[in-house]
Amino acid sequence: MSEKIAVLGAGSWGSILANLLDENGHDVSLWSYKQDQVDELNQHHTNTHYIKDFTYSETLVAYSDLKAALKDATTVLFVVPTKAVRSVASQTKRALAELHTKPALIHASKGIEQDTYKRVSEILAEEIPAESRQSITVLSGPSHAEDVAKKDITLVTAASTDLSAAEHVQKLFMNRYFRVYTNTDVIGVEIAAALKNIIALGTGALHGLGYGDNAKAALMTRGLAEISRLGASFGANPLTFIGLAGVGDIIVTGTSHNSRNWRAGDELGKGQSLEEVIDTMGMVIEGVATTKSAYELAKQRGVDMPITTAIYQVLYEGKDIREAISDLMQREGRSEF
Ligand SMILES: NC(=O)c1ccc[n+]([C@@H]2O[C@H](COP(=O)([O-])OP(=O)(O)OC[C@H]3O[C@@H](n4cnc5c(N)ncnc54)[C@H](O)[C@@H]3O)[C@@H](O)[C@H]2O)c1
Ligand SMILES: O=P(O)(O)OC[C@H](O)CO
Repeated sequence: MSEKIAVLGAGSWGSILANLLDENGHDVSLWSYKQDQVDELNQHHTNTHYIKDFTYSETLVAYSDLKAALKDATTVLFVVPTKAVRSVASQTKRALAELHTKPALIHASKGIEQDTYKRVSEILAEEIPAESRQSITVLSGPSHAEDVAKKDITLVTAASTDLSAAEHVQKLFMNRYFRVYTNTDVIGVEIAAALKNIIALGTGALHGLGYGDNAKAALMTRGLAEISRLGASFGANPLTFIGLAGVGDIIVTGTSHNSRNWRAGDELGKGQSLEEVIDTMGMVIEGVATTKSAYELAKQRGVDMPITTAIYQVLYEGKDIREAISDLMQREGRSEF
């Protein structure tokens, strides 16, 4: 059944998901806080800074006025960088109160908030209380916008503690190239989604330094092991980490030139400073902030996360990458499980 859906955030992922929902027959409004981007989308049906050589559906309408974008929406999809979720959610709550609507919420952001260590669904639940909304679902998995733009086969997971909400999201998004599974483990899916970005920074750095496939496979595997340990400390389902949001997303982000996290790591490995890498990317590199959150969270919870710690030391304490790798390799031998 066709729905009115507001998509908040018109970067690579928000704009491509909005286009997919439009193609699936929904009435979609796409919000961006940048007027020039809204004008480009409405006049030329392009979003050149984020996705090159792609023409968006003519029926997809962009707005810079949040309340206008949210009008009559029965579902709201948040796709802004994690650091912007709280402020966009708080503006959304005010607009929904004026509109007297109570939509279902979905988010597709992958990060852990700095200082609070909140997952994105927790931020949404705090800023938009239950009386102002329906359920919250997270959409996650191995999914670069560039591949979805090409209608390349993509499989993701929709996770909500309310299975019927996840099934609803599954129906909204599924089509011949985009397949959605359901999951009720919101904690596991959000932790896996956020922390795989740290590992992608690492595999990118290995690539930039000239290391081979063995090293990258090792980092992804042991990275997933420590992500699973952190997830387990919050009661996540261990199976989630061998699913799409876990191993699936580590593979795609940890090996792909499309990944901003991987590319950032590659540039770091080649000797650029973190500031230079952030300045030239021009898009969000979620792994940078999430490395700090995950490092502090692991310390707080007493979870052993040596790879996250090493990447934190490189990004935030100026440790040389080769020295960080050498220190990881010289840790005392231990049992794999
Ligand atoms: N790009 C992908 O392929 C992809 C896939 C899956 C998940 N994600 C996740 O989706 C989220 C968004 O990523 P993206 O790739 O679309 O990012 P992006 O950098 O391409 O764009 C982010 C968008 O958010 C907007 N924005 C930034 N700060 C804002 C603020 N304070 N208030 C309002 N809007 C703001 C920007 O203008 C931009 O339009 C991230 O958490 C990312 O991890 C991205
Ligand atoms: O480009 P990245 O590194 O933000 O990764 C995008 C998606 O999370 C891949 O699943």
